[in-house]
Amino acid sequence: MNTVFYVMGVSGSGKSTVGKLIAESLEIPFFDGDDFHPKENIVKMSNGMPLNDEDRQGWLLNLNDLAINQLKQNSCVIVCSALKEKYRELLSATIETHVKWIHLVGSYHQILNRMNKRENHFMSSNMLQSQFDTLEAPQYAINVDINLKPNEIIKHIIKHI
Ligand SMILES: Nc1ncnc2c1ncn2[C@@H]1O[C@H](COP(=O)(O)OP(=O)(O)OP(=O)(O)O)[C@@H](O)[C@H]1O
Ligand SMILES: O=C(O)[C@H](O)[C@@H](O)[C@H](O)[C@H](O)CO
Repeated sequence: MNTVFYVMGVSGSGKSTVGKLIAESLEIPFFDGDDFHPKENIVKMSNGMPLNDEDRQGWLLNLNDLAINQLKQNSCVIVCSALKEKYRELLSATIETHVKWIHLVGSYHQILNRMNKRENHFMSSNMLQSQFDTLEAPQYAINVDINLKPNEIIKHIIKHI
């Protein structure tokens, strides 16, 4: 059965890094949700302002469309913060049985540290607290400890999907 693997979690938790490796390992297409934000969202985040529900709505609907279209052909990996339950409902609308959630879990301090070392990224670590404040951990997900090395994370995920 074709599956959409949504790799979710707060900013800086490693979604892009891990998502690309899962896609490589399963030999399926990879999509980074950040590439689908409208320009206004990127400008807003670049100016240090967290997105609200309204800002995220159209973006989430577009990712849902992407997932539906991809499923017609293949499985795929889509990276998206997917912080709230209602966002995950939008992302999985009409394809619920084809969706698997992979949640990258880490502490505020560990992620802050990684974000502060990361260069050339529009998302400043000043917004990390708002990401944690917004996060509603999913009930059904493969939870991954981001303390592990990327290759160990992939092994864990492959074992559990
Ligand atoms: N398991 C890991 N171990 C060590 N460093 C990691 C790990 N995963 C990711 N990193 C590093 O942490 C930083 C954040 O990772 P990445 O950009 O993949 O996160 P992200 O969740 O996609 O971020 P954003 O949502 O802000 O785009 C990067 O510098 C990346 O190289
Ligand atoms: O829902 C959100 O607030 C956004 O998706 C952010 O999480 C960023 O796009 C991403 O993390 C880039 O750093």
